Amino acid sequence: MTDVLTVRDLRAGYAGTTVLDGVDLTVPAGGVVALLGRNGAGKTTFVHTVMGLLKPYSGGIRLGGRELAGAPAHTVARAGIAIVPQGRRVFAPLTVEENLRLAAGRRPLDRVYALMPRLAERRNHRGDQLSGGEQQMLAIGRALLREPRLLLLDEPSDGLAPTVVDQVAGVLEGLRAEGIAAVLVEQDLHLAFRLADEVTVMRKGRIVHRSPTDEFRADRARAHALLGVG
Ligand SMILES: Nc1ncnc2c1ncn2[C@@H]1O[C@H](COP(=O)(O)OP(=O)(O)OP(=O)(O)O)[C@@H](O)[C@H]1O
Repeated sequence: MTDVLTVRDLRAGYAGTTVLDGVDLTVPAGGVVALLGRNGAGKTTFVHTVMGLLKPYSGGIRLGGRELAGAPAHTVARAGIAIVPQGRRVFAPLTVEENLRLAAGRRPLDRVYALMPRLAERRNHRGDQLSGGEQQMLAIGRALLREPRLLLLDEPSDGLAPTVVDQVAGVLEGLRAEGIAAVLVEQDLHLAFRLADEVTVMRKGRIVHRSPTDEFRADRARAHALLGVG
């Protein structure tokens, strides 16, 4: 299978410090790759660097055949990558519909409303009147309106109750079925295992493990050693 994303020896950080210390990671077309790792491992920095929000020191970021390393975020977005950021970042004073319109340009909102009927019901509610799960769905909807080939999901379960995580997971499964590839940064292993085909683990800015999800979840001792959880 061809890879939609190919990251090679990526180095990046803040003000001269090194956070990403030579990351190699590929995402197959239509595949979902979970990116796990302890707090501070560099997962968010990785996602921001791929999105063009942080300029890498060196290394390659290819989407399909196109080199994007160093390109600004709007170029990366146009090339087909969309981010669902940690903390969701919905515009609090704007309604659901206004939040979506900002991302949509002239594109219709029907597909997003069909995928997430709850957003259609809440279309006239302001961002700050939404529950955490609704805000997460709005963040996902906003990313989808860019019609991405690759989604970067930064901890979509963060701060959500288990039943709400389940609803968000259902939405993400629908996207996977449509063939949208994703990098899924997650602390919630159940969600990562449910959605991902492959698991990668980052430690100190490097990928230290990669395996098919089934293999990873079957070996609890290794998962424990890699993540410090059971
Ligand atoms: N804007 C920033 N300026 C300076 N240093 C930063 C900045 N953002 C993150 N860092 C540092 O980079 C390192 C990696 O952080 P990052 O947020 O990428 O890790 P993470 O794996 O996503 O962790 P978490 O699960 O806590 O979000 C940490 O040492 C952090 O303090």
